[in-house]
Amino acid sequence: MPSSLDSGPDQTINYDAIVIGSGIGGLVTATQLAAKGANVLVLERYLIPGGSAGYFERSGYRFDVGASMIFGFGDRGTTNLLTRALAAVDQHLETFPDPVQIHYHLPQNLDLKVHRDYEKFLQELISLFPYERRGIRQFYDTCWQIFNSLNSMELLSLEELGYLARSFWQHPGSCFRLLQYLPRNVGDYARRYIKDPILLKFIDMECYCWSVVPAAQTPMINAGMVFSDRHYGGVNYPKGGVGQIALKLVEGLEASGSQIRYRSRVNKIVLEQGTAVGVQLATGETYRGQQIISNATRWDTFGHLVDEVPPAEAKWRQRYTKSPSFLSLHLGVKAEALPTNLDCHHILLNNWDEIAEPGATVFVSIPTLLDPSLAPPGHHIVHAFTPSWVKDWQVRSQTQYNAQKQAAAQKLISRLQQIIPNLDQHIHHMEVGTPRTHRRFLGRQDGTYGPIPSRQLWGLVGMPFNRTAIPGLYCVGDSTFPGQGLNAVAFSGFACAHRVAKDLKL
Ligand SMILES: NC(=O)c1ccc[n+]([C@@H]2O[C@H](COP(=O)([O-])OP(=O)(O)OC[C@H]3O[C@@H](n4cnc5c(N)ncnc54)[C@H](O)[C@@H]3O)[C@@H](O)[C@H]2O)c1
Ligand SMILES: CC(C)=CCC/C(C)=C/C=C/C(C)=C/C=C/C(C)=C/C=C/C=C(C)/C=C/C=C(C)/C=C/C=C(\C)CCC=C(C)C
Repeated sequence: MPSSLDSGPDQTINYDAIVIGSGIGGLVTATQLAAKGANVLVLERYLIPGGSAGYFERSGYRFDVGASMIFGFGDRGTTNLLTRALAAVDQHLETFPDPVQIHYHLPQNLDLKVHRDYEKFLQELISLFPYERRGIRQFYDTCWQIFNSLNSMELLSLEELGYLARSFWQHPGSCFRLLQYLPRNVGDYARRYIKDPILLKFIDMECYCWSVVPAAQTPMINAGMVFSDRHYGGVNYPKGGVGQIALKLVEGLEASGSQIRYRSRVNKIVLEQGTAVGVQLATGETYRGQQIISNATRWDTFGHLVDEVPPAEAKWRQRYTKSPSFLSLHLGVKAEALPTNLDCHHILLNNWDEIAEPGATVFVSIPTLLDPSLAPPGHHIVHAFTPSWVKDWQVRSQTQYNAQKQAAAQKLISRLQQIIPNLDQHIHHMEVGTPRTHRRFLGRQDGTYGPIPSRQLWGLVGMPFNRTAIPGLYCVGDSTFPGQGLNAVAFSGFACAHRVAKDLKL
C-alpha cells in the first residue's frame, strides 16, 4: 500500500485539483494534471484504486472486478489511451495480445470468432452469410473511417475552443467526418448495408456486449472505436491483471508529487457562493481545491455530493437511464477442466429475443489463458457475468440472499458447461457478486454499469462533456462523453484534465 496512507494529505493546502474517486477516469485526469505540474489530491473511499477496474485476491487467485477485455494498449496511433496515460507519468505495463477478441456462441448454432486479424474475421463472417458479402464489408469499413479519423488526431477536450480550431485546421477531413457520425447510431448503418435479419441480430450482439444496448441505440463513434481497434491496437491483457493499470497510474501520480488517500469517502462537495471550492469526508475532514472533479457517477454526484440537481442534469436524466448491474461469478477451477484451444473471451446466448433479459446473455473471461500467474499452478480463473437488476435482489434476510446467490450461481455454472463441459466437478473456489455487491464496493447507484439511452437518441450528441452547471465542478468517467469502457473513460480523463488545466492556466 502506498505511503500516502500513513502520512495523509495536508488540510491547510489549497490543492490545484481534488479528484473524488480513483476509477480509471479519475486516475487519468489526476495523472495528466500531475504531469502538467499541478498539485492533485485523489480521495478514494475503498482500500485500493481502480474502481470497476480493480481486483481482489482470494485463495491464491487474483480476480478482476470487471471485464478483462481491455482496449487502449496499442503501440501506435493516438487512440491507445491507456498506453499514453501510463507513459505520461513514466509508467509502462507489459501486456499479452489476445488473438481472438470474442468467441460467440449464439442461437441457431451461430458460432464464430472475432479474430485480431481483420480479414480473417471478415472471411469467417462472410462464410456464414455469403450473400451479405458486400454489406458486411461496407458496414465494418464504415467503422474504420471513424477509427482512422480519431486515430489521426490528438484526443483532448471538445470543450476547448483552441483545441477544436487546431484540430479542424490540421485535420479538416477527420473532423468533418467525426461531426457527421456524432449524431448517428450503429443501427442506421447496419440497416443501410445489411438485410439478413439474423446478421442484423448478430450486429445487435456485437454492440450489446459492450454498450448493453442494441445497435439502434449504440453511438456510431463508439462502435468505430471498438470494431476497428480490436484489429488495430488489439485487445491486450495487462500482465498481473487489470488492477495493475490503476496501481501503475498511482505509482506515476505519486512520483509526480501528487497524492492519493484511501478509505476517504467524500460525502459533500463544499460550495461557496455556488462555486465548488472543496470537499468534506465522511470523517468530517475538509480539503480545499481550486477545481473539484467527481469520478462518481452523475447520479451519485448530483443530489448527493451536491444537494442540487441542476436543470441540465435533470434533462440528462430524462434522456439517459441507469443500465443494469451484473451478477458476477468468479471461479477458480482445476486446469484439467478446460478443453484445449479454448479462447479467453466468450459470449453465450440461447434465444435472440432474450438478448437483454437478465441472465440471458452470459459474458465469459478466462484471463489465466493469457496470464497464468493470476492463479495457483494447475488452476485457472473463469469469470462469468450477466446483466442483473438491483431490484431483483431486495431480499428479506441474509439467508435468503445467500440462497438466491447460490441458485443464481448454479444457473450460470450450467450455462458455462456449454463451453467447459465438466466444470461443476472442477471448481476449487467460488465468489458470487450481485448488483448489491457492485453498489457497495464500487459506490455506484444500484450497482449500475453506466448510463444507457432511455430512448433512441442522436448518437453521442446528448452525452455531456466534463464541465458541469456548477462552476469549479467537473465530472469524469462513464457518465461523461463518450461513455462506458476503459478506453472511453481514459478519453474522458484526458479531456477533463485538458479542460481543467486550461481553467487553472497551467
Ligand atoms: N474491459 C473494460 O473495458 C472494462 C473493465 C473494467 C471497467 N471498465 C469500465 O470502467 C468504467 C468505470 O470507470 P470510471 O472511471 O467511470 O469509474 P469507476 O466506477 O470505476 O470508479 C469510481 C471510483 O470512485 C470511487 N468513489 C465513488 N464515490 C466516491 C466518494 N463519494 N468518495 C470517494 N471515492 C468515491 C469508487 O470507489 C471508485 O473507485 C465502466 O464504464 C466500465 O465499463 C471497463
Ligand atoms: C464540435 C464538436 C462537438 C465536435 C467536432 C467533431 C470532433 C472533433 C469530434 C471528436 C470526437 C472524439 C474525439 C471522440 C472520441 C471518442 C472515443 C475516444 C471513444 C471511445 C470509445 C471506447 C469505447 C466505447 C470502448 C468500450 C469498451 C467496452 C465498454 C468494453 C467492455 C467490455 C466488456 C463489458 C466485455 C465483456 C465481454 C466478454 C467477457 C466477452
